[in-house]
Amino acid sequence: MSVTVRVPAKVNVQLAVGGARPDGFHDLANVFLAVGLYDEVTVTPAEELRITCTGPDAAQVPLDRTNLAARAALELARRYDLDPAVHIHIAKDIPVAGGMAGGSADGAGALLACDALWGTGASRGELLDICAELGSDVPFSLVGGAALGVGRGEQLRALEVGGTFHWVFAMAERGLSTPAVFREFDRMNEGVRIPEPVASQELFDALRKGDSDALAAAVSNDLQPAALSLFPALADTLAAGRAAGALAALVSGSGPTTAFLAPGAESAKTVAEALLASGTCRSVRVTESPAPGATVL
Ligand SMILES: C[C@](O)(CO)[C@H](O)COP(=O)(O)OP(=O)(O)OC[C@H]1O[C@@H](n2ccc(N)nc2=O)[C@H](O)[C@@H]1O
Ligand SMILES: Nc1ncnc2c1ncn2[C@@H]1O[C@H](COP(=O)(O)OP(=O)(O)OP(=O)(O)O)[C@@H](O)[C@H]1O
Repeated sequence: MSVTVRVPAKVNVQLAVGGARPDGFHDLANVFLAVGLYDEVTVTPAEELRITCTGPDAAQVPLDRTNLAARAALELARRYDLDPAVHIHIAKDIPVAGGMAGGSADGAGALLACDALWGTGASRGELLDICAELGSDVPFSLVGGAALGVGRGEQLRALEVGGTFHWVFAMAERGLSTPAVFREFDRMNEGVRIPEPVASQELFDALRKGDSDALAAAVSNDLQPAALSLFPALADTLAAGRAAGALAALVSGSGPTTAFLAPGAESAKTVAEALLASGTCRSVRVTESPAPGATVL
């Protein structure tokens, strides 16, 4: 018997970053939006815990116990005194090290799949606690839709979304490490008093109304200058998308994937074609939001 779970990627439509905390993390006002790019995680009973991965970026995915999917299975098994002997297969469509929470998606997916396979009866609250232990983005991968994340991004409040948003994502030639981008943020802000991160009411209103123009006016990413400092060529990708008619162009989370909000499905295709033709990215994807969270298929 196997269980397969489908889990979405995310884009951060607001990422307000506070100063570094004593534990090394940063307080955030992090507005997550799940988008329709998915990984599928399948768990099957096996002799021992092992991981396989397929997909365009599979070679960059660790297949040992550092993989967030393995860590999720091990933590759930530990809590319920179960044998974590499962084969976890990840069919990976979310770009790796792209700022779209691909590893987090696999962590949430493996957790939900193992929970269903083993019938632990864990509450939603307990699953969310395990997700938060695995990483700041992992709880959102479980819930999907749209949510405000505070603390280090793991404390979620669901947000209403009143329409469909059309996105183009441009994948970069190489990845960026999330800790390195936060370190660069700290370096660039040395000596500066960083205000408390505050979520934007205009952004919430835009999401609730499903208003793309209003959303475009409200998006922001405090990590963008740090990502651009480490990867200056991303500025060319952002400019190419804007020139092709994107309403907004921003770095997705810690990058280096760039996100472009389009007024509709047709214009999204136009932006995608222009981005590819510009030669400023490796590949492009067109998709919509919001998308549901981790779902057993
Ligand atoms: C950039 C975002 O993707 C935006 O959603 C997240 O903030 C990062 O979430 P994530 O990849 O799940 O991050 P974690 O695995 O929790 O942390 C990785 C590293 O990112 C940095 N980090 C992460 C979250 C946070 N609020 N402050 C941080 O400074 C820390 O250096 C941490 O060691
Ligand atoms: N299941 C997994 N899939 C991909 N990477 C993983 C996984 N588990 C652990 N990793 C490690 O995590 C690193 C970051 O990969 P990931 O794809 O999660 O980045 P990301 O999308 O930038 O994350 P985020 O947006 O949450 O900051 C990889 O370089 C890899 O070493």
